[in-house]
Formats: sequence, C-alpha cells, structure tokens
Amino acid sequence: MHVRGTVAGEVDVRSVSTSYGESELAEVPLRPAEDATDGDSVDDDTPVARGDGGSVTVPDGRETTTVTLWNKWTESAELLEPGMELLVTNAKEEEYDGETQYATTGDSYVVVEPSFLVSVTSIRNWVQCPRLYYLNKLSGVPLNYPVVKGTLVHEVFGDLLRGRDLEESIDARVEERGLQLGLLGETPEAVTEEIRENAKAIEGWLEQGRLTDEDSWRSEQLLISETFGIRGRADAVRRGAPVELKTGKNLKKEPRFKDKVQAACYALLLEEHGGDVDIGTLLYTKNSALDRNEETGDLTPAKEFTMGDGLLKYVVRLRNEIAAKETSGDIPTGYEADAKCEYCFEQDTCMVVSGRLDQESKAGQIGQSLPEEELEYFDRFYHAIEEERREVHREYAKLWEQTAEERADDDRALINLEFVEKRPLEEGRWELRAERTGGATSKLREGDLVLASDGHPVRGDSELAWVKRLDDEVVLTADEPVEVTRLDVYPSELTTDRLLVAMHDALLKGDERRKDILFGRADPDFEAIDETFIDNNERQNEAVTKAVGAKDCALIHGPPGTGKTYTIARAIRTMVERGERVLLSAFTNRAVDNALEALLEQLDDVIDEDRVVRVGSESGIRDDMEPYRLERSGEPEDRVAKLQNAQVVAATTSTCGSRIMKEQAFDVALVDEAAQLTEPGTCAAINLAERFVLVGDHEQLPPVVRAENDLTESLFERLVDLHPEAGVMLTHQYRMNQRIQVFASNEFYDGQLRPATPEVAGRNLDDLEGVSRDALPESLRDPVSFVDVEGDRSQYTDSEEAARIAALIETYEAAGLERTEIGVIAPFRAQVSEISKHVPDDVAVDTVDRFQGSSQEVIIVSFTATGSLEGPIFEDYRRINVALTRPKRALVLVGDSSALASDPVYERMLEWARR
Ligand SMILES: Nc1ncnc2c1ncn2[C@@H]1O[C@H](COP(=O)(O)OP(=O)(O)OP(=O)(O)O)[C@@H](O)[C@H]1O
Repeated sequence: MHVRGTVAGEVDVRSVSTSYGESELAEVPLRPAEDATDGDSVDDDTPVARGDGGSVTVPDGRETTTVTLWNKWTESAELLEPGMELLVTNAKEEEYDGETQYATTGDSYVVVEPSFLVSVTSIRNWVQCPRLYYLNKLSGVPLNYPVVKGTLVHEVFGDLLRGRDLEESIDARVEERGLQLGLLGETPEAVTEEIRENAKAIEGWLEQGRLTDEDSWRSEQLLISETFGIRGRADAVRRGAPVELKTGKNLKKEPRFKDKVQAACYALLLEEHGGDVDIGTLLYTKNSALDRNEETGDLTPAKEFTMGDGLLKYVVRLRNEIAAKETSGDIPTGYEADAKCEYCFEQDTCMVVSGRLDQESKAGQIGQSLPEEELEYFDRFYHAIEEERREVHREYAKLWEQTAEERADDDRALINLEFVEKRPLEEGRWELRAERTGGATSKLREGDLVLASDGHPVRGDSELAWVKRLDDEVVLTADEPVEVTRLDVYPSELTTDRLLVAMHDALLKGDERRKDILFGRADPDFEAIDETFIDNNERQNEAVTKAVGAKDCALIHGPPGTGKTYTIARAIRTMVERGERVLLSAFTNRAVDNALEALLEQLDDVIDEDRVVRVGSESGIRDDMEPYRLERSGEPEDRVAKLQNAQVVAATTSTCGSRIMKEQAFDVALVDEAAQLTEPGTCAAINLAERFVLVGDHEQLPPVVRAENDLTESLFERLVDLHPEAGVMLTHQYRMNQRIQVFASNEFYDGQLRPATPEVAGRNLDDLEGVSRDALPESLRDPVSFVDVEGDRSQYTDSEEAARIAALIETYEAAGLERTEIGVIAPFRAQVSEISKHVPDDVAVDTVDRFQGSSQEVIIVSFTATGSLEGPIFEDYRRINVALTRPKRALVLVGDSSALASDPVYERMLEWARR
C-alpha cells in the first residue's frame, strides 16, 4: 500500500527500544492527498515500486493520520516541513488507539515532494557536494574541451550500440562539433585520435558482450519516475541493467562511489519500468588507453557492481535532500555533506561566489560582497526562476496525472496515431512514421523535440524525437525505433536553466557601469549626433539617433505598426557603417527572422552578406534566412572564422545563452520584442555587449512565463520607468485605418498614436482589388463594426459566435475578399477549436498570442462572452490591445453586448465600435 499526503504538523523524531535493539523512528502527521477520500482508490495503472507491495491504495478520509518512518528514513523525516508532500511506498496499516496509522516496512521507500523531479546529474553532483550542485546551476556547463570530448565519446558509444561503424562514427561526430572544437582551438586530427583511444575500451567491451546470444541492448534511454521523482537518460541499458560511460580513468577495482550512485538512480528508474535490476556497470574509457608499464592498479575499463537495496534507498534519501532543500528555498552551504574542500577543483569558484553573494559556505568566502540591493535582487530572481522551474515540473507531472484524452484536449499531446513504419537511417538513428487519425491540433510544431511513445510517455516505451513533418502524416527522427502512437510536448528546463545563468552572469560578472544603470544608480549617457537618418518620421529619426548615440542603453517604445522593424534596421545599418559588431536578438525565431529580413535590405550596399550570420537550429529558422544560418559542422578553423568575422549576428535570446554564443562579444546588442522578455531573459542577450538597445511595447503581450512573480515584468518596462530620458516612443503607425486605431490610441497610448500618412488614415476595403464595400451589408461597411450575438452560455466556447463568424466570412468572401486576407482571434483555445470547425482551413484562426506581430486586412474578434463577465475575457487588457490592432482595413467585434457592457473597458470599446 502506498500512502501519499501533505505533512500536517511538526515531525517527531526519537529513539525507542525494540526487540531488535535501539531503533530510530519519526512520526509524521499526514493529511492524505485530495483524491484519497473515496474508499476504492485502487489505481491499477500506477506502477508499483520495488518490492511486492501490490496495488496502490491511499487512506480513507481527509483526517490527519500518522505515518511512522523507521530507522534510516528518519533522515528524510528530518527534512520535512509542514506543507511538504510525502509518499511512502509499501507501507503497512496499523490500528492504534482505534485509529488507522501507517508505518514503513522493509520494502518501503520514503519520497519527499515526489512531484519535484530531480535529475540524475543533480543527484550525482549533490553526492559530491551539495554546494557543487548549486554552483553548477548558477554557471551552467561551460564550453571546455573535457566536456566536448565527453559528449563526443558518448555519441560514439551510442552509435556503436546502434551498429554504426567506429571510424565512420568518429569522423561524423567530430565533424558535427566543428564549431565548438574550433572555438576551443582543437584540430580534428588530435580530437579524432583521442576519441579513438577512448573508443577502444568501448569496442573491446562490446565485443565481449556480443558473445552471448541473449545480450539485449538499448542505447540512451529517457527515463522518468513518477514514484521517486527522478528523471534522467541512461547511457545504455544492457540486459535490463544500466551501463554508464565515464571518460576518465579509474584504477581501483570498484567503481567510484558517485558513479555507483548514478547507476543506482537508473536502476530505480528501470525498476519502475518493470525491470528487476541487481547489477550496474561503469565503463571507464581512459583505462584502456593507459600504458600497462607505467600504471599499476586495475586497468579493466568495465567495472560491475551489485546493487543492494541499501544503495537504492540511500539514493532516494539523497534525492529527498535535494527536493526538500529546493522546496524550502534554502541555499546549500556544503556542510550538508562531508566532502573535503581542499580536494575540490571548484574551491576557488565556490569561495568567490560565496563571497560575492555573502553566503555561508564550507569553503569560506573571498572578495567583497555585492551591494545590498543587488543581493536582494539576486535573491528575488533566484526564487522567481526556481518557482518557474517548479511549474515546468508540474508539466511533467501532467504526463502521468492527465489521461491521454485530457492531454489531447489541452493541446499537449497528439494521440491515437497509427504507427506506420520505422526505418533505419544511415547514422544508426531511426525515422518513424505514423498517421494522424483525427483532425486534432496541438502546440506541437515541426522542428520540436517531443516525447514519442507507444502509448504512454512515462509508462510505455518512450524516447525523445524530433518532429520532421507534421501534417496528416507524422515523420520523426529518434535514436530508438519506438512504435509511436502518441506524441507529447516535452517539458524542457533548458530555458529556466539559462535564465539562472544569465542572471548570475549579469550580477557577478557584469560590468559595474552596466549595473549602475540597471539599478538606477546612474543615468544613461548619450553621444550628441547631428545627422538625419530618417527624414519622413521625426520619432523614428530620434529613435535611431538615440540608439546609435547611446553609450549605455536606449529604449524604443513602438506601438503597433509604427515601424519598429524599420527603425531597428536603420539603426543597425548605421552601427555597422561605424564599424561596430552588432548582436540582433529577440524572444522568438520569427521576430529575429523578421528583423533580419528588414536589416538585409538596409545592408545591401554596406557590408558583404557573408558577414551576416544567423545562429540557430535548422528547424527554427525561416527557409529564406537559411543561407545565413551558421553551419556548426565542418572544419573547425573554418567554422570559427565564419562566426568571428561576422559583423552582425542574429539569434534568439535563448540561443544567446548557449555555450557558443556566450563566447562572443559585441559592441551593441539590439533586442526586439523586449517587452515579452523576462529580466534575466533580456540579460542573456545584453550580457554579451557593451551597450544595448531594447525595442518593444509594454502595452502588448507581457513575458511568457508560467509562474506569477517578478518574471512577469520585462526589463524593458522597468527601464522605461526608471530612465524615461533613454526612451523614445514611436507615434506614427503605418497599418490601420484611422477609425480602427482610435480606441487603442486613447486606451493604451494616451491618444498619441496617429496614422503616419493620409493614405493609411483612409485605408478601407475598396482599396483591395476586386473588393467592393457596397457588396457588404450596411452594418459591415464601416471599418469598425460590432455584431451582437447572445451566445450559447458556455464558458470557454460559444458555438453561436462560431456559427456567426462562419457566416461573416462568407459575406466577406462574397464581397471579393480572399480567405487568406481574413484572421479570426478568440480568447481561449477551446473557442479557437470551435471556430475552426465552422470555418474553412485557409482562414487563420488563433489566440492573441499567435497573432502578435502580424497583421491582416480583416480581423474578426470572438469575445466568447455571454451573461455576466467574470474577470477580463482576454485575461489582461494588453491582449485586447493586440487583438484590436491587427487589422488594416476592417475590424469586426462579435460578442454579447450586455455581457461586455459590464466591464468599463469593454463598455468603452462598445461605444467606439457602435459609433
Ligand atoms: N519611415 C517610414 N517611411 C515609410 N514607410 C515606413 C516607415 N517606417 C515604417 N514604414 C512601413 O510601415 C510598415 C510597418 O513597419 P514595420 O514592419 O517596421 O512595423 P512594426 O512596428 O515592426 O510592426 P509591428 O507592430 O507588427 O511590430 C512597413 O511596411 C514599413 O515599410
């Protein structure tokens, strides 16, 4: 029986005498989990951990009960605080004083905060030193040769397991890493030689393994444990047991302890997936490269060890330490473990970080601490980012908490695919094909990394795969031939990891002057420039002047259609002419490509196209920008030269946090869509440059984050308030008919927005070829109209509005409009699906978030509102601003007027629309 619930009070730990002698016990008051109320809570689907505990049950009733944790589990009990979640597997039920209580048995595991997913790497770092685990989080994995070599050896290992030829694999893998090796100053010859040495051990060992018939292999396997709250990717699984590859040497007979811990984590994960693991193998690849005459000790590369119950439980206790520490928000000091600082390679770094952040640390502190306000900032953002990480963990939990249908309804999965075939690719990888059975949509896009499974992303056979094609047929590539019938969104922590590193770098490595600006201790300086850059738009000209002349920073506030992209391109052109190296960045690939496209037009006669480089993945970059994409694979020197010689580098802010980009330095960083970026997200780009220019509109969509905390305000918005003198607002818009822009201008831009030209002001549907407004009913001839629909009274969908919108589209088509000239915006994804059922495929129907940054001739907005309004329909008025400013020539609002009139902003909107 498994017991799960929330710790409801203080935990009592004490010693008692039993028939086995002196024992430790901890009594934990526990409030059983919500879904534990009804008696028949047996869930056959939930896998049972090690041991024979049988099915999962939870205690009856919501009353607080007591769970007794015996002996070593008291160590985990001491970490518990009221409010934390606890899971005890294979517990026994006891009657005590007429009350049902629970206690651990010899087969029990105690899991603290089971929904906090700890990675195997974290556990390995933690066992070395908890402080090391923390430092790794702050600084990320650096670009250094040992790390790249390690990755290469692992890749070759995987290839060998998949049957690829050794030499072919080494050549291909070294070539793929050309850019990284070049940045490290390594030659392919030397690297190839070293990888070959390491691969000798692998090959030799594999040969042995192949001798037996029953040997079964699997290269890298992604494993997630919902019971233990652990996830990781095992290097290989042989006869159901984990094999870990280490590129170092180990002359002892036994594997290193931390390596055993790592293998034990995989054993736990494999057991949850139905295995029965009692052996682990560590393969130390450097052992075979050592000279027998010089070295004494055990030179065999492969070291096996038996995995006892004690080790597995120890691993879970380690994991509990991390989960508890992260839940309470405490920072590790190093005193939690007994590693010796003198032997640690990271001792210096540890002391510097401890000194700068004024943290208690076993290694001690050196250097001056950051000023109080920076320490406070660090603390605030550290916790905000960690909160965001918890949200990513919650996404993981949904992989097993939600049913397949729920995930599909939530747009998080494509289910019921029909598996078609698996085809081996030349590199030993696989191409998987499946057919879609329903017309379901999802957040998944071509180029995404997804969880491909044969039915369940956690409990079934599942692997990470890349989506190559996604129409009626789904084409994927993966390392393993999964018979795919389902795809799930893969919740990645990469973004969160990078935010933390960017924040750390901004504060601990950041230039003092930069920090003075960010913290408002100094005002931005500007060089006086007396030159006209744009002669038909004063504000744009002022923006370019500020951007070019900024010694610290400039802020360009660009409402919809005011020529932000054009202004950015003009500014960068001038910077390039002045010989500066420029980083062009934005939150999304789409925005980076848009800005780059405009820039290329401007740069035509200024620099050679060869000196403009787009950094990013093939799948992320728009096809027409592909010629500028930096190819990473190739001759190292050549690849580096291409990047270093580039005067303009364009990449998303996330890519700016990659190891390759972190090595680059720029004179200026120009960040578009800056109002949609968190502070640390913006830092990832501006950390790389001497000065920066942020462009955005904080009256449109805010940063995309899951948690509600300091991350929801952009650096752009904060700086616009802090340094108004560094900002310019563009006021002339080139998009909307005057009548359309009035409401947004008054409501969001103090009435400052105006049409740039009379042509823009007077735009209407008659301008379009083959379209006549006279063919429209009277009520739709005005550029703004309102269609009153009472609605069907459901909450997130409205079929009556959807039907009315379908009719409107027919009316516009009859008046000569193309379907591709019409866009429909709805507040909820459910309503987007509902409308999609009613209207033809070539009409773009989506939520506001997908429409930001684009425009259409005609926009129809579905408010999906009936009866009374509870809370803002579009969550945030900024979304309404975006929705209403997408059309050029006609805007139609569809909704229930009496519901809308109950909110003051929507009421004003109604007045304007009906005027
Ligand atoms: N000074 C200008 N003179 C003439 N046309 C201009 C000027 N500035 C911008 N435009 C035109 O106005 C249109 C909109 O400009 P741009 O795409 O730069 O807007 P934006 O502010 O980036 O739009 P969004 O709000 O969608 O981000 C473009 O067609 C552009 O060529």
